[in-house]
Amino acid sequence: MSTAAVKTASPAQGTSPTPRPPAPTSSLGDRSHFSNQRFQNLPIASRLKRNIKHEFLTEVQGERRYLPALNGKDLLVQAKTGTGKTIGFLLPAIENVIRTPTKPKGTPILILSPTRELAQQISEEAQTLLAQTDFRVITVTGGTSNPVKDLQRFLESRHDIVVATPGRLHDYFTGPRKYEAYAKFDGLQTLVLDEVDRLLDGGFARELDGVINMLPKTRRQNLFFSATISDNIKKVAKKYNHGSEYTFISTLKEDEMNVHQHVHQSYIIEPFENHIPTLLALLHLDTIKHPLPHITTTTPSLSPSVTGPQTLSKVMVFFPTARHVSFATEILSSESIQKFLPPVLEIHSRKSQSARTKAAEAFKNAQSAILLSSDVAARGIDFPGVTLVIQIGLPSSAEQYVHRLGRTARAGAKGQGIIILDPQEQPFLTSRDMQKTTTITPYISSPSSHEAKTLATYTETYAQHVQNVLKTLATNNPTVIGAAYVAFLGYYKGQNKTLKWNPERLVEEANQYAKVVMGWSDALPPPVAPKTVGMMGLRGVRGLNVVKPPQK
Ligand SMILES: Nc1ncnc2c1ncn2[C@@H]1O[C@H](COP(=O)(O)OP(=O)(O)OP(=O)(O)O)[C@@H](O)[C@H]1O
Repeated sequence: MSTAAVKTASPAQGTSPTPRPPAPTSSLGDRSHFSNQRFQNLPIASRLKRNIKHEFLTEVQGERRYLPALNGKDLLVQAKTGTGKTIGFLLPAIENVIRTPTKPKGTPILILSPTRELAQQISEEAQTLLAQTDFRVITVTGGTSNPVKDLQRFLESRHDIVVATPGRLHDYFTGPRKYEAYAKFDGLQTLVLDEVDRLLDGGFARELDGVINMLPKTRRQNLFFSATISDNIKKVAKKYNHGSEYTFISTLKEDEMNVHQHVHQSYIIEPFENHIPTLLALLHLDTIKHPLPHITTTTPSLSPSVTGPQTLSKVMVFFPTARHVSFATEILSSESIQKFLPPVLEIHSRKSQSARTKAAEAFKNAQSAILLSSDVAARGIDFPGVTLVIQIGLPSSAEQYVHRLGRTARAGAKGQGIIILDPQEQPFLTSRDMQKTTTITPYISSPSSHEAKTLATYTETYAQHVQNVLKTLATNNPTVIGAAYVAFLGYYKGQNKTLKWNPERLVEEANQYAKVVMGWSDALPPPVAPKTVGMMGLRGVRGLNVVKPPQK
């Protein structure tokens, strides 16, 4: 069990750790982040307790985390992925409202989340906790079919908890009914920023400022949560905490790595062109590694079964961009490959919200499936039973690596992580941020090992299948290749810190990628519109095929 470090930005607010008896044991993978506190013994309303399906609080929910939140303190809280941070902020926020003698005017709890899916999930968790109470929860996000009706529903009924993405709430705060929207938060008691480092990392600055500046200036409690909190975020968080100090709480020990010890993590270094065949081999091997309980054979086989693989394998695969996901989906869902694998689903920002929701629901409920994803599902999303997380290509940061990996081994379950990188991307693994974060070992311990040979055999066989699919893809769907090519240019341009590619080199790499990875066979590389070239800062760079799109 870890002795949690409680650090405080304002010494007066600190709480000192006291030794505790050992955590309860279980047949699950790891119980080290559980406390000995039972929910039943918490000093909270019984109508809240009866809806909690868990027995023991996790460390981040545990007494020393919980009480400062209940006492109204402003907290910045760090705890590993999948350790129950959602209940960690929901429970004290709700209990504080219950304890308020006068019914609050307006909405007392506002929770902001970086993605729609996470907002939805937090709302569902809140609704579960509040079943059979008169508390009302609303989710405010983009991507819905009738925004006008959404706004009306938001303004014209009472809500105790609003769970929102900053973008859509900002729309409400700047739209024609903005004064009514501000008034909804008169009497706000608690502001939660979930995935606070993502919300504060710059991408959301305009919307976040626009929302937080319009909240009432009266005293409220701020609860900021994430698995990854850098020193910089600690500084920025102060700005959003009325410019004043907060208590920083971490369940990580001093110098403890930020990922779960029980997740086996490994890396594979292969040139870009081998990434998809290697991925397919790993997916296939995971189906064998996790047979259904009544299946006894574990002999690897490359002949498809009529019913699909009999397996509990459930894998999330992360790619650098949405366009990479679309390209990979084309390959994996082609008939000749899909028959060897569990059902393939995709989720990314280029999909409609209804398709995103459908894919997330299907994966959540699946016993076995493969979800190909961009970073939209990297943080916070709680899919049960994920056996393996595979990351292809450079993650945008060490933090993002941690969050993606955190989709497996949740709530003490077992899990595995593999990252596949091109040799040029390998410096990512030895970067300072990664070294501080995690210990990662080669997937193949020795080239002559049994596992190396098995992986090589599967990769080779899948490489043949991929070549065949690519032949038809370039003819039937060149736009998916063109879009992934442009996405490669855009994404890898931003990875200069690791790759040190100048613009010419970047274009050369992208052109090569189009050819050898995606089967682009024209003499010229895929076309790029002049506007896109300008936006990427690549005007005049040799090797691009700059083509004006046809006039509509
Ligand atoms: N006390 C508990 N005992 C057992 N399971 C729990 C407990 N609290 C939460 N869980 C379960 O653990 C899973 C992860 O919880 P949650 O999504 O809140 O984690 P998180 O710390 O917010 O993760 P992330 O960092 O990825 O956002 C959920 O399925 C949740 O129902």
